[in-house]
Amino acid sequence: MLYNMFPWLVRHLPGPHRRMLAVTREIVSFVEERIKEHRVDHDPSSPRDYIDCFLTEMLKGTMVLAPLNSVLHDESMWETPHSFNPQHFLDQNGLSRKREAFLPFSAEQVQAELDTVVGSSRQPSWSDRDSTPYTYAVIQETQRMGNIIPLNVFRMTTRDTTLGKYTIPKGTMVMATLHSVLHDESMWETPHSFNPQHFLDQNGLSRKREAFLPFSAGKRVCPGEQLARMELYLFFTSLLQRFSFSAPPGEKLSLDFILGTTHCPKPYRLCATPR
Ligand code: HEM
Repeated sequence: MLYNMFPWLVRHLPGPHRRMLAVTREIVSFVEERIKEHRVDHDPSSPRDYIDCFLTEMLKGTMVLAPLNSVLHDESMWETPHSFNPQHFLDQNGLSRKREAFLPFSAEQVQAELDTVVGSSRQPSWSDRDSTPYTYAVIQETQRMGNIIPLNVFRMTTRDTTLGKYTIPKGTMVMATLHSVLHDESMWETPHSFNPQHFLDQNGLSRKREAFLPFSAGKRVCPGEQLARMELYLFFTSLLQRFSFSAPPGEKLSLDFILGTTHCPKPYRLCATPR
């Protein structure tokens, strides 16, 4: 908040935020470079990837969800590709790196399901989701335990309102914490431990849960929810279709996390063995 109010001042003060600004600049210039390369031989009639599609929309002047609802521009483009970056799964040596999804669940059961439904000759697709209930349950349970935005986004009431027995005056800052609902003891059978059964019924079919709100709810619910759900499914299934993951010899994997505005796993090493 201070930075938003006094960027010219805060930028010159010492402190950890300087490293954050430097790292952000590095990421921006990396993505900008990729965008520049794409512009050289961009052909709207045959998009190669996400950046190409984004460039096409930019040429059309399409409005998209961008910071401050601005017209689509380069800045909003670099923000999106860097947020779903395969590098998240690689360390500095290009080796696989464990992220939230690789938790204590039965990888063999996921792989058996994928082998039966998808096989090895084609890539998994979003339409396989209904036929892979265990896999989808693992992903949803990972999101529940991963709890990546525990405090949600801060909002402010625009008028006087009441919530249960509380009166909330206009202009109050409100945090609808997602951590509490994702670990609610009255809603989940084993709220504090990883359990894909939360998302399966007695017949092993998918089960919707009212308290599963990692994307929040209501008017300001995450507009990227559908895209994120698809990405999670496609990345996760494609990785497990092709690789088995295990701890490097002598290393013990843990669920230790770093808590900031996001809840994120501590870096660790993981072996990816082609299947
Ligand atoms: C697993 C991935 C994601 C999670 C868990 C997530 C979660 C959230 C949450 C909790 C909010 C706050 C909602 C509220 O204030 O009530 C939010 C807002 C938002 N998300 Fe996501 N999100 C994800 C991926 C994405 C993606 C892929 C995009 C875009 C491509 C996106 C775009 C946005 C935007 C633009 C907002 C602000 C909406 C507003 O202020 O009205 N999110 N997200």
